Amino acid sequence: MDMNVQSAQNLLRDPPKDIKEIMDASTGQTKAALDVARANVASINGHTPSGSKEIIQIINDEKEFTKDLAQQINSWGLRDAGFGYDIVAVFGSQSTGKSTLLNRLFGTNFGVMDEAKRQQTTKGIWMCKGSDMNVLVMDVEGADGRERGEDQDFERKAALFSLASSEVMIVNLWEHQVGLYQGANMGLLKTVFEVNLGLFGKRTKDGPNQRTLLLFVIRDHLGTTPLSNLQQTLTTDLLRIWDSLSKPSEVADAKLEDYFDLAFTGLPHKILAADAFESEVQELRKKFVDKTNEGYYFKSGYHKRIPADGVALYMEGIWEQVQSNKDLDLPTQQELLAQFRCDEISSVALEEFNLQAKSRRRPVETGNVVEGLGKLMSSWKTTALSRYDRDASRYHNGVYSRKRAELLAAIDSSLLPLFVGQLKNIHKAVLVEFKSELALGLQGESYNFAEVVSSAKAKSETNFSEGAKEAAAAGNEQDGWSWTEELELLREEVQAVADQFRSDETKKMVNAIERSLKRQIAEPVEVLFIKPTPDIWDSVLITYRDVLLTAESKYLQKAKSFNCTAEENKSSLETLRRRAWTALRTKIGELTSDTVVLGRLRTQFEEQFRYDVHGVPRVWKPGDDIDAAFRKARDETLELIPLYAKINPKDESLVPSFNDPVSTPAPTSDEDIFDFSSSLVIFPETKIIDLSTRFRRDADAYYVEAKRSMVSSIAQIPLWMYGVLVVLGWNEAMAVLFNPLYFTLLLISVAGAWITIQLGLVGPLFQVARTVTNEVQRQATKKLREQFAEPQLNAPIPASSGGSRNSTQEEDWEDKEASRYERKLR
Ligand SMILES: Nc1nc2c(ncn2[C@@H]2O[C@H](COP(=O)(O)OP(=O)(O)OP(=O)(O)O)[C@@H](O)[C@H]2O)c(=O)[nH]1
Repeated sequence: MDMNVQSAQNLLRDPPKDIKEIMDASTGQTKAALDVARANVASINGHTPSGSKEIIQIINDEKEFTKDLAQQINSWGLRDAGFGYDIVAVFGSQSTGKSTLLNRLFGTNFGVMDEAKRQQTTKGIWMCKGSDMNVLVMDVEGADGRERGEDQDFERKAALFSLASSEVMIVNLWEHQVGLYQGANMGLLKTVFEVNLGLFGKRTKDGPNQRTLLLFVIRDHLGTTPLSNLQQTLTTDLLRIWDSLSKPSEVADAKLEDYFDLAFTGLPHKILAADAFESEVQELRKKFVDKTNEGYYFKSGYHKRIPADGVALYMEGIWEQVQSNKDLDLPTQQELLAQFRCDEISSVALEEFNLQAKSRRRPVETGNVVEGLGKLMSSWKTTALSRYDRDASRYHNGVYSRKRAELLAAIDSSLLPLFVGQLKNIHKAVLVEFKSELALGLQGESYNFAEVVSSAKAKSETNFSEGAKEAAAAGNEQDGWSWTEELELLREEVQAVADQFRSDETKKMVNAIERSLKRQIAEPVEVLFIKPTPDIWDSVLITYRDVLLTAESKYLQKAKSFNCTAEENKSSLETLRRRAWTALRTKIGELTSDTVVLGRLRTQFEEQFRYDVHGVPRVWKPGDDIDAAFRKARDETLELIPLYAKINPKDESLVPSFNDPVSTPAPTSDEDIFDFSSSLVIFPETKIIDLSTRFRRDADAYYVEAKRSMVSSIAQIPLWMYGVLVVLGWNEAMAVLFNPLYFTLLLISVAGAWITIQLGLVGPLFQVARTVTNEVQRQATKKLREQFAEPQLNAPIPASSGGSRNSTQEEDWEDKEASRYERKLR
């Protein structure tokens, strides 16, 4: 760090009250060096000085605009000042005490010329913030500068730049310069007026913002010439200059006062009348700081209406235009600035908004309902817009509004997918909730389907509407933030789910009714089949009809709460009838299976053949007409087979009829194929024959058995045979009794018998004896059979050419068989 910088740092730490005193105390370095040193300190330290007395060279010797102005304004604390700031510039010949005046008036820190060297101090344009006031003060390089010589280009540009950007332009001149054309910079003023008119003269008429106050400060005013005279001279000079301007045709009759207000003040000699100078300066200062002062200079009409945060950009734009000698169109500059700044502000607001929205985007995309999303979206939106409004509303109104609309559209287009996603998620969640609500409500027995459905429906609609309303709060319906379509879609889906539930419930109900119907049918039909009567089918069908009627009325009663349509009822009833019929037919099938039918035929036959009319078992005696009884019982039993063979009631109206199903979905299994007419047939013709044949065989066996029982009763020994035996065996009995050996044997036998009885061995002995006897008998019978057996006995129903015998043939054959059998037995 060089000495200059070090020294400047020291000065910064303890800012001087009077620059002149510092100059005296310093080692003779110029204030320009001090200013440069301040700037260097800032750049060396890598930050912009933050003190309000920091100065910045906004345009340097090379006519370049600084890049640090925005940052400097920021560090002056003016970034958010909006329009609450003012700009003043000083314009005048070199070394006329401009910097001195500014420092006194605004407490700034501009460098002041070294008296000893009388060198130009201010190069380019410098800016400093007024102490304790929101005033940006510009110290402009002096006109007629010795250093620049004949090059008046910079002076003109600097003057035009100052005029375009400041509200008050102080024209600083010595009293003795008044009336001099060059000395008072009148030539330069003329050029500036001319350019000013050409550039933004037309716009000035449209709006008041381009008016500027020209404050003529007459320095070293001795007082010998009254200020009014000097003012008169200057005004006359200005008007003369104005009249001599070559004005554009459209502003040919424009007057000086249309664009500029003029003010005049004089200041005593700073050295010769130091006290008077100080007090006058203080008076003048009041007009810059005291808004209540009558002559307050910073009237709102002079404000360029550039928000403080855009000043740097605006000035840079103006300087660029001035530099490149392009048309300086201030309104356009303002618009361009507004566009740039509004874009910047908008993108900052949007970036912050996107950051907030991002946190909730993922959950919505993954199908979750984000609680209070509408409120969140509204708050993000409001925050972004109010941030934009706060910073951008001070700019050009048209641009501000346009950019605001763009920002709003961007925000809405970013929020809309979230809203739509949220709607879909609510829809999904509500549908799931509706399903579980239905499932829960339909548990148990005592529910009313219609009530459960309507309450679940109402709940789902309310939930959806509440959620959707909340989510839609952040947007407008006309911008696509509508949820009515989604609600309609939800209603349709809810209805479809309800229909599905109703269909399932109806099926369940039909199944339950069917189960109970099966139970109700089974028992009465079984009873009817135990004692079959010729009108069995009438009774069965009446039972079927009654049970079905009960089931139907039960269904209809329940179906009321299901809100089933007439079509659905018709279809369900038809299903119920068919199932009832199928159940009945299955039961009949069970009761008419081969084994059951044959058993029933046997029972029927037995009851008739083996029992008399009183139900007492018959003992066949030789005189009984077995044949007639057999024929009667057999024929009556055989009549049952055709009765069983077909469901054929006497009253034909009992036969049910079935309509075509209402809806005819393709049958899913064999069960679904319903053929009523074939279900009426129980036994086909072949089955009838088969059953008859099998029954006859059984009946024949009974017949043979009956015959046999009569033969065995005939084969018993008559009583008189026992008398014959006594007579014929008397001698043998006596011989035994009187023969000691035989008698002893007899006694032994009797004793043995007695012991056997005593030991309880009679039963087992008899058992053994019986078994032996049976075996002997069996063997004997077998031998006899082998001896006398005829092949026809094993085939009691020989096949005839006609396939069956008639009853007369049968009877003859049976008679012959019976007598032959008897003969053989005898
Ligand atoms: N006679 C007189 N001298 C003054 C007055 N004010 C300041 N000075 C002196 O004039 C000299 C120039 O002062 P500056 O304030 O640097 O003048 P300037 O116009 O800013 O100079 P440049 O920036 O170089 O154009 C200094 O030596 C001051 O002391 C004044 O009212 N009367």
